[in-house]
Amino acid sequence: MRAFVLRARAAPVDSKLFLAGIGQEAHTEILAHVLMNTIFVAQSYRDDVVVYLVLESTNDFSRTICFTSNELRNIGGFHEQNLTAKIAKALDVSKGMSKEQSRDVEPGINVRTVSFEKLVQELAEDYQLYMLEKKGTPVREVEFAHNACFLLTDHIPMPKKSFNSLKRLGTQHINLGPKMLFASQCIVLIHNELDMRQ
Ligand SMILES: C[S@@+](CC[C@H](N)C(=O)[O-])C[C@H]1O[C@@H](n2cnc3c(N)ncnc32)[C@H](O)[C@@H]1O
Repeated sequence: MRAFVLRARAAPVDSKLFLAGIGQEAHTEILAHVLMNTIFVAQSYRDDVVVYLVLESTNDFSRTICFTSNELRNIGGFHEQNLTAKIAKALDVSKGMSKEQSRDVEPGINVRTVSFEKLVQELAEDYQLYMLEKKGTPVREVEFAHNACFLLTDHIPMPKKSFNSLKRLGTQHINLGPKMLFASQCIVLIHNELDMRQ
């Protein structure tokens, strides 16, 4: 299984603000691009991929929206408007949830009020964690675990204090080359690297 976590530090958990953030300072379109490149290939879904979008601009709790490729049914296309609408729907479903609750949105989509820190602690039980980072080990030198989970951020860097907790969870750092890429571009390269090794 491949898992991807996008820590979207600027993304609002209110669906109207989320949609209004497209092309604005919050750059919420990043979440649609990440969804598209984790889940879709031409004319199909990828098998065995899970993507977690963690939206952190909130007055109460982060929202973690999980898309599981094997369970998705008729998601309705890969264009940005459709994908942002799916995220907005999950945010609406999450209204009024208390801490660490979970609700199903539709087949293959679930929303939880769980923080990035708690999520990665859970994922570390089943996956080797890899953080995408310019100072990491070059990707072609990395031997990947069968269950690999890749951690990315939006345009706001990972806070320094997260580095220590990720280190305690055995997170490895991976570099994808000299250019600073979009999170969605990193995902394409990671998928390709793993596809080529299969
Ligand atoms: C647009 S970048 C984030 C930029 C952010 N201002 C920063 O300094 O980290 C989005 C994500 O892609 C990762 N990323 C971008 N280029 C990379 C590269 N060449 N190698 C590894 N990770 C990369 C970043 O670490 C981040 O998780």
